[in-house]
Amino acid sequence: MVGGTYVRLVSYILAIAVICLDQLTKWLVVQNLEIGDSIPVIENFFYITSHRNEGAAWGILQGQMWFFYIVTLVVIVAIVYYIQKFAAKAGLLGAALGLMLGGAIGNFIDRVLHQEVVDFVQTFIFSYNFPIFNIADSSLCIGVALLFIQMVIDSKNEKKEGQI
Ligand SMILES: CCC[C@@H]1OC(=O)[C@@H](C)C[C@H](C)CCCCC(=O)CCC[C@@H](CC)/C=C/C=C(\COC)CC[C@@H](O)[C@@H](O)C[C@H](O)CNC1=O
Repeated sequence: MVGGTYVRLVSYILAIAVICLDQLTKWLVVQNLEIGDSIPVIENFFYITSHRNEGAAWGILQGQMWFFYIVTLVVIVAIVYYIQKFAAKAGLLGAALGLMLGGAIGNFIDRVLHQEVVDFVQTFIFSYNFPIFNIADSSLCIGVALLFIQMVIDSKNEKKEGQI
């Protein structure tokens, strides 16, 4: 029981850290850059560009805030349920859920307060202009990736146990 509580705490602390970092970086961008301003960090690869998105990834569903509120609340409830129920299982799960929770709440705050999300990380991956994103998006994607890795590890372990 103690172990589970500790892992749960790590998930929530991680989520809070992501939310603080996400909101701080967005605040700094809004305070110091006009929309469209771009600061090259690594020429032709990484820029800090002030951008707003009223949609989801790749700007889909522009302005559909109610849809985003509902989906985000479902995502948040599902993540908290999984943290409460499964985070006792150590490994990557606690970190994955914490990162996803922080990312979801980070963008949710923007949508509720401003009906748009502040984006500023602009990268050109192999000269493809990847959509401009933010810390919350990165945290969500890293969380999804860690969740996937944990699932692959679990399935391999189950196969091994099955063979013994
Ligand atoms: C990361 C999910 C997007 C994030 O979802 C959220 O908030 C969640 C909690 C709530 C949404 C309403 C529902 C999920 C929609 C799923 C989705 O969209 C498919 C995603 C696939 C994913 C593969 C894993 C691609 C990733 C892309 C990007 C992230 O690159 C690092 C580009 C981000 C830029 O387009 C940027 O303008 C987006 C803006 O910041 C608003 N962000 C959101 O809507």
